[in-house]
Amino acid sequence: MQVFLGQNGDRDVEGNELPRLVYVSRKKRPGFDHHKKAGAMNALVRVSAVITNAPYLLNVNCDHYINNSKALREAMCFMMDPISGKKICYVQFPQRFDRIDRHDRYSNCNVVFFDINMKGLDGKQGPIYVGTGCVFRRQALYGYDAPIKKKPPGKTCNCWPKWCCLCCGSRKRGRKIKSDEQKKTGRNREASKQIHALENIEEGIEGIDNEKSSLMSRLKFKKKFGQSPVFIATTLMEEGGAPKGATTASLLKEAIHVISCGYEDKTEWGKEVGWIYGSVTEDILTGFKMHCLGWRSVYCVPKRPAFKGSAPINLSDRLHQVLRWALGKVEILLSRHCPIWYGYGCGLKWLERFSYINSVVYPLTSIPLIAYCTLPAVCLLTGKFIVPEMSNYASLIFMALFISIAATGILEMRWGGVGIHDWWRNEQFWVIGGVSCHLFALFQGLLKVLAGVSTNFTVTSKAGDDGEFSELYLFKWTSLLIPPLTLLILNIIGVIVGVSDAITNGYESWGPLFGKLFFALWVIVHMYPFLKGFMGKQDRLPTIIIVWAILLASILTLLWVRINPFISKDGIVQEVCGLDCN
Ligand SMILES: O=c1ccn([C@@H]2O[C@H](COP(=O)(O)OP(=O)(O)O[C@H]3O[C@H](CO)[C@@H](O)[C@H](O)[C@H]3O)[C@@H](O)[C@H]2O)c(=O)[nH]1
Repeated sequence: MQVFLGQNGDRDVEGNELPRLVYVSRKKRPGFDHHKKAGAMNALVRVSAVITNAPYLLNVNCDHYINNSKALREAMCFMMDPISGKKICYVQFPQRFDRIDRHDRYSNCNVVFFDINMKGLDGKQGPIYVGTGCVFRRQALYGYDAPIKKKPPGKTCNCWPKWCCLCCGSRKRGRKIKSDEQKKTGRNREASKQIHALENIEEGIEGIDNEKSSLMSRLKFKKKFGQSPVFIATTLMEEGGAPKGATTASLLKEAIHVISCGYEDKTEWGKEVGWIYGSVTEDILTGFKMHCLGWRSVYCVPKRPAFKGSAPINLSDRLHQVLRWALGKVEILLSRHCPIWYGYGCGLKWLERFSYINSVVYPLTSIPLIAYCTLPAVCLLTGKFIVPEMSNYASLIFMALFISIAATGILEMRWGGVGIHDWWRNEQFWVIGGVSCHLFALFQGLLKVLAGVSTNFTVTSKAGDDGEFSELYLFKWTSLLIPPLTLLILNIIGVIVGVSDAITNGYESWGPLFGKLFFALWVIVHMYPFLKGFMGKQDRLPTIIIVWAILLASILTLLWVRINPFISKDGIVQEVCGLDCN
C-alpha cells in the first residue's frame, strides 16, 4: 500500500487539507479465492473506511476516466436530497466510450440499453448497477435495510423514553434499550435489531458498557464485518469521518490488516456485505441485493458524459465480453439469488423484479433464436415453407402483435432519443450474440452448476490508443464464431439453392420462393456485421472460413442428395422436357 500526494497531508492555497491518493495492491495467496473484481472492491471498501471513511464512494473501471468534473456534484444532489436522498443506495451514470468505430459495428455503445432500458428502470425502483461510473452510499454497501420513511409529524410517537428508539427508528447514543424486536415483523424488526446492535457496540468500543449483551453484539458484528474493531467502529458512523484519536501510522497498519488474505473468512463479506460473490457479473447481483433491501437507485444522465472508457472493438473480444455477461446471468439464474425466487416479502418492487428476471433469463432465448435462424435455410433446402397457412382470425392477431411490437419500439426510440441506426445495430448484435455467446453461456453455466466446472473472470481486451482502428480489423479465431458462421453459410447456401431451383423449375416457382427468401435474407442482414468482421481491412475472407464453408456446403449437398435425391419414391420418372436433344 502506498500513499501519494503528501504523506503528511498537503494543503491547498486556502489551507484546506488535500485528499491523498492511496494505491492498494492486495496480497494474493496461491490457491485462495480472491473473488476477482468483487474481492478487489471489497478490499477497497474496507481500506477506505479505515483511512477516510467517506460516506460516499465512486466506482470506476480501470479503463474509465472522469469526463465531466461536475458529475459528482450531480450525484450528490440526489444523495443529499432532504426528502428522498436517504433511500438512495447508488447513483448510476451511463457508460460512454471513446475510440469506437464510426458505425459502432458491434453495438459497443449499447445505446438501447443505456438510453431506453435504464431510463425506464429509473421510473421504477432505479437502474441496475453496471459495474462502473457509479456513486455509492457507503451504508448501503454494509447490507443494511433502506431507512424506513419517517411518519408525518402529526403521527409521531410520544412514547418516550423507553421505546422511542425502537418505534421511530431514531438512534440515541448512550441510552440502553431493551431488546423487544420479537414483537416487530419483517423489515422493521431487522432495522430495529441493527439499531440496537449499533448502540451496544458503540458503547462497547468507547468502554462505556461492557455487559454481556454488548459482547454478544460485538461478536455479531465481527461475524458480519471481520475482526477489525476500527473498521466496525467506522460502520457505525453514518455521516462518515475517520476514527477519532488514531494516528496515521496506526490506521495504515489497520488498513493493511483489513486487506489481508484471510480477513473475509467466516464473515458476511461477499454474501450480505459489499460486492456480492458467486457470479462473474458481480455488479448486477450487488445492485439486486440492495434493491431487495428496499433501497432505490437513480439514473443520472448529464449532458456531457460523466465518465468515458474503452470498449473491445474487434469481433472476438466483443463476443467474449458478451459471453461473460451472459454467463454471469446464467450463474445468477441458477443460484439462490435468482430474482424469480429470491427476496419475497422485502423491499423489491414487482416491476423491478420483473426487469431483473428479464435480465437473467435472456441467455435462454438463444435456443429459439437458433431455431428461427435455421428454419429459413431448411425451408429453402427442402422446399417446405416456414409459415403455415393462417386463418383470417389468426392473421389478425399476428398483425396486431406485429404492429404493437413495432409501435413500442418506435415510442421507446422517440422517448429515449435513440436513432434508427443505433437501434438496428443493437438488433443485429442481439442476433449475433444470441446464437453464439448466449448459447455458450447457457452450456457453461449448466456445466458449472451440474458438474462444478468453474468459470473464469477474464478481463476484456479493450481498444488500444491508435486512431486507425486496426483492432477493429483484427481476426482472432474463437469457437464462439462457429454457430453464427454456420447459420450464415447455411442461409447463403439456402438462398443459392432456392434461387437455382427456381431458375430450373420455371416461372411459377418464383412466387413461393420470395416468402422463403425473405426469412433467409432477414437472417443474413442481421449477420452482416459478423460477415464484415471476417473480411478484415482488405475485405478478404480468411482461409479457415473458406474451408469451413466448403466443408459445410459439401455435407449439406450430400445430405440433400441422400434425403431428396432428385427421384420420386417410385423410382426415376422420365418426363418430356420439351427440348429436342437431337
Ligand atoms: O481481477 C480483477 C478483474 C477485474 N477487475 C476490474 O474489473 C473491471 C472490469 O473488467 P472488464 O473485463 O474490463 O469489464 P467489462 O467487460 O468492461 O465489463 C462490464 O461488466 C463487468 C461484469 O458485469 C463489470 O464488472 C464491469 O465493471 C463492466 O464494465 C476492470 O476494469 C478492473 O477494474 C479487478 O479489479 N480485478
